[in-house]
Amino acid sequence: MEIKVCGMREPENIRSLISDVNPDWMGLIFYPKSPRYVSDEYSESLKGFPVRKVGVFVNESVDEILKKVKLFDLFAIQLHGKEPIEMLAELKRKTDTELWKVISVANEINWESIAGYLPYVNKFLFDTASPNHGGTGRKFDWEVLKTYPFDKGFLLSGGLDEDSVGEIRALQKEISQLEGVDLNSKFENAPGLKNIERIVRFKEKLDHSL
Ligand SMILES: O=C(O)c1ccccc1NCC(=O)[C@H](O)[C@H](O)COP(=O)(O)O
Repeated sequence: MEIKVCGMREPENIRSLISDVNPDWMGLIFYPKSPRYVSDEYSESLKGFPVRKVGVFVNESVDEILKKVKLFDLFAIQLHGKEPIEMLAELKRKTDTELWKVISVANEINWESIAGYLPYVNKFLFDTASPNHGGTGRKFDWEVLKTYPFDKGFLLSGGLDEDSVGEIRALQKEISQLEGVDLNSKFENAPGLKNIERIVRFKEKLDHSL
């Protein structure tokens, strides 16, 4: 199972994350209202790390997203707001960078309403709905994923912590499209500063639960 650690920005913290956890992806949040916001001033200090960077955007313009792709050398664009299908089509025409669409879950999911994203996205990511868009530290009811009708892989997100491992593995047994998990606020000492030991423990637990 793949691991994305989101909300990173401090170089020393990133160095420890890579050496101790070696995650599949690291998320940088480009939403100015987030307490984990990564401004352009971080761009120099975030260069050269051997990890795939995912840029998290909320209702941002295509031009601004493409600027960040270049400046931060992003591997994937995670669209975490109400981005319409046409915007993903435009991004797909303009960049080879992977596109991930976040589906914010409140209650039921209308699968038909998200099917239109399929030709454009590399992954979906399911997260807990909130007015702040993400980083809530709260889980949604994973039962709604059990009717997931597509082949496309997805990441599970929203309030995951060490205690979630058993349920994550159980869900993966039922839904093979669940490819990975996205970790954030439950692993923080402060917003934007991760507790690496806690992530190491999560990963060990995940590896031993196979
Ligand atoms: O984390 C934020 O501050 C944030 C704010 C606005 C949009 C997205 C944000 N985070 C993106 C992520 O992918 C988080 O990992 C995801 O929301 C889960 O966070 P958490 O519930 O804290 O585990």
